[in-house]
Amino acid sequence: MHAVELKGVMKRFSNGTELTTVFTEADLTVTKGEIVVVQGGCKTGKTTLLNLIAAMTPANKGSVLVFGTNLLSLRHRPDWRLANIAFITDDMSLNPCLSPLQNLLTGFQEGEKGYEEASLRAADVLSSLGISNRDRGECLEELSRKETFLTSIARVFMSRNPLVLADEPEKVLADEEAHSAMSSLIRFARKNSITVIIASNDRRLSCQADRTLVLKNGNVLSYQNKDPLKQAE
Ligand SMILES: Nc1ncnc2c1ncn2[C@@H]1O[C@H](COP(=O)(O)OP(=O)(O)OP(=O)(O)O)[C@@H](O)[C@H]1O
Repeated sequence: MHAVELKGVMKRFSNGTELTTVFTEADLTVTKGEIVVVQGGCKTGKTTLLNLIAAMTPANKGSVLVFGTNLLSLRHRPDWRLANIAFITDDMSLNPCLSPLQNLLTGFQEGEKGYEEASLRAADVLSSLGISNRDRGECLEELSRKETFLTSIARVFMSRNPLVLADEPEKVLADEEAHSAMSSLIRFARKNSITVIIASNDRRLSCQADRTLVLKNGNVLSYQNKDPLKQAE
């Protein structure tokens, strides 16, 4: 079973007078644990592709399967998303007065069931993403934008969802910071066999992915990267 499978997908939008065809007959297979970067010029359908995979918008023709489930057969989309998909966006919406650790533990009460496990998981995820022991306890206001961004990624990884979708989340950071933060994300996902699909035109990032998808003229072109692990070093 693949993580994602698109077969003959056509996607169109109509605004009443104009018809925009984003995909004509797109095919795509993403294997479990694969890291994929989606590139393409302006309005080529990067966001639409992620939305099709997240069952946020239906295909006009063809099928979209995620972990073997045909999205057309979904009964309750929010429940399915909650169990399967995590989104990384540039909206960090964290509490700046709390530390990275506290932000990750929001909703858990010390002493209550699940707190201990969540607390160990939070510390592990933050440390894997490169947030130091000391910084984990500092108020976010005192930390850099990159550390805040990494905390928002850590919060996403707390969910243990098997598929992570990211829509150009690094845009909020300066180039070098963005590159380093996204590299941490990729390393974490690789180590934990999480499937990640990132829309991003950062070429250095695509070198670290297993595969780059290029959206062009309504099609999805796929390019295997030769040595992504080496590029990530
Ligand atoms: N809900 C919608 N209703 C109408 N048209 C839409 C809708 N969503 C996307 N489109 C159109 O589909 C095309 C692809 O948009 P999309 O946002 O997927 O591309 P993108 O590559 O992510 O864009 P960007 O370059 O802004 O990152 C655009 O022409 C857009 O206007």
